[in-house]
Amino acid sequence: MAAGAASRTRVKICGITRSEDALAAVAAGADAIGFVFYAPSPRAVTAAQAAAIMAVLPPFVTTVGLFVNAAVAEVDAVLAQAPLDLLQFHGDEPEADCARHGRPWIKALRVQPGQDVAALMAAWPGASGILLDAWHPELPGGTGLRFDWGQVPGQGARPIILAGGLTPENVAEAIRQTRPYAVDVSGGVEAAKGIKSADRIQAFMTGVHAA
Ligand SMILES: O=C(O)c1ccccc1NCC(=O)[C@H](O)[C@H](O)COP(=O)(O)O
Repeated sequence: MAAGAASRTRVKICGITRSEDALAAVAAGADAIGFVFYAPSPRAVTAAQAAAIMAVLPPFVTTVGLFVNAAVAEVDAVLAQAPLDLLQFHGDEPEADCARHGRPWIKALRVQPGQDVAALMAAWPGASGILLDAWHPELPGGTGLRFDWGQVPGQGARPIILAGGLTPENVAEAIRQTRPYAVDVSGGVEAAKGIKSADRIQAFMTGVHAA
């Protein structure tokens, strides 16, 4: 476990497009919610849509914005409307660009079989955390696919966020096997793409607590 033995696994519910889904995630105990600013995604939102959802959140909920190879100016334009707490970069953005927005950021790595994940993580010293996700030839994220959890490095200083194909049914085993700092889920708690299920969010949190 990356954090102290007494610490719990934190949870991000990603791909939020509706206020009711954000509030359901918070009510279930999620620590963070994610907004996708990548137009080809069925979960994409505009900065205005994200800002409207952020406006109804209670305190102490981390808001995360996801980008895929967006220009620095594009990210800053989103932040001008929706002052997100944390940024998550899923593309090939250079570290220097990730660090230019005056807030913490996490780097998403898409893990392929046989890769040395610890070595990949070392290339991002400025990231406040590393999100490990499944690899897909076309999709940069939100694939619903999992990768080999055996590739997740053991205890270390860097907070690892486990993502990719997590569901209420497998999240307890995923946590037991990898002991991540946090888990991240999108498709596994949906009724349809971009539409979260409050019941599946609650079931996911139950699985997290059972780990
Ligand atoms: O969710 C998307 O549609 C998406 C599109 C493009 C880049 C990133 C995207 N999601 C990022 C996430 O952090 C997802 O939660 C993560 O990839 C896991 O998704 P899932 O396998 O559906 O739980």
